[in-house]
Amino acid sequence: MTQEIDHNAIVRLGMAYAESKTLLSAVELGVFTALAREPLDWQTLRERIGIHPRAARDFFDALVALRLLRREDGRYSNTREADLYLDKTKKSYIGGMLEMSNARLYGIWGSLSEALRTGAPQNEIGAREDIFTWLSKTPEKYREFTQAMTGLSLPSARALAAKFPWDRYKTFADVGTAQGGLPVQVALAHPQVTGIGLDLPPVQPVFEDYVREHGLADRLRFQVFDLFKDPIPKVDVITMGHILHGWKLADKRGFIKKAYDALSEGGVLVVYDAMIDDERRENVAGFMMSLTILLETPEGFDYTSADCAGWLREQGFRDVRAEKLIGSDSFVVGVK
Ligand SMILES: C[S@@+](CC[C@H](N)C(=O)[O-])C[C@H]1O[C@@H](n2cnc3c(N)ncnc32)[C@H](O)[C@@H]1O
Repeated sequence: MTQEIDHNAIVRLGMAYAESKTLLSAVELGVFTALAREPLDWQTLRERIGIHPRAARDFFDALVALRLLRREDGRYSNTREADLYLDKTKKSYIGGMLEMSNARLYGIWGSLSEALRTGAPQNEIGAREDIFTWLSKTPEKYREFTQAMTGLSLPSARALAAKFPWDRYKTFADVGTAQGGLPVQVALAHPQVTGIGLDLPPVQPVFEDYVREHGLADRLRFQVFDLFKDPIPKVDVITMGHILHGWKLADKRGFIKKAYDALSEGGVLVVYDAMIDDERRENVAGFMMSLTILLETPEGFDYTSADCAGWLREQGFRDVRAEKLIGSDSFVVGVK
């Protein structure tokens, strides 16, 4: 009987790291950026990105089989998606997250069993200090981290700029803004809005460079801010993207209370994250994010939209609603 049941899905999942690493190496080696300039035959592409001839054709054809490249008359080119999202020279590049996956997360995930046994993070920092304190010591690493966040969050930032009724509001503050991926998308789509990016001191130059590149320095500014010490400035809308999952429940509640205290009557809190579906059965990416947070932080965890809506109601928010954003992200909105 068991022979009639297809085993392929299990084997493919068990070997999924091989496909994943093929993509991560292609980003690292600049395959998509090289091909965005012009289609190339395998020898020229191999020389451009500096790889050995032995497996070059298999590597490029694997990318064809993975639907990331096309091959016509012996010349390789990017698929539409790869060209838009994986060419480093385009503003739509989301490879920052893949670069961080390649450089850090891929190795860290090798210690998942240990993290599950002990409950302790398995990154290069361990439980000694918070990842952001560690990143603060190396500005270049912090910059790479914030770029990875933009890669992760750009589709959600665009979706939130489109789905939330920004036309009713004038001011907003983005808590833990990183490079400013969300503020930039909101400001681009809604000319009446001005915003503040709130984050730790090392993020300021990274935010200001990114905002300047988008020509928005007159409407978006940075404010040095520590979630554990400082009040959130008075604004109409407060956003928190991929923030709550990084900390323990008491901190999550504390951050929501901080937002409530900062808002005036009618003000709005918007929380978005890779929220787990309420039935806890479907959103694989939400669970993978929560396991990443296990590996990266001492006490963080991901949560469902219903959990988040409950925390907002506990703090006094009304008209709380949850909505799908894009991909694995959802958002929860509450009004003071
Ligand atoms: C996971 S990233 C999310 C970035 C961005 N909101 C997004 O959705 O892509 C978390 C952000 O929180 C910031 N952060 C960490 N600890 C903080 C603290 N104590 N106070 C303020 N921001 C903090 C980090 O610098 C980082 O930019």
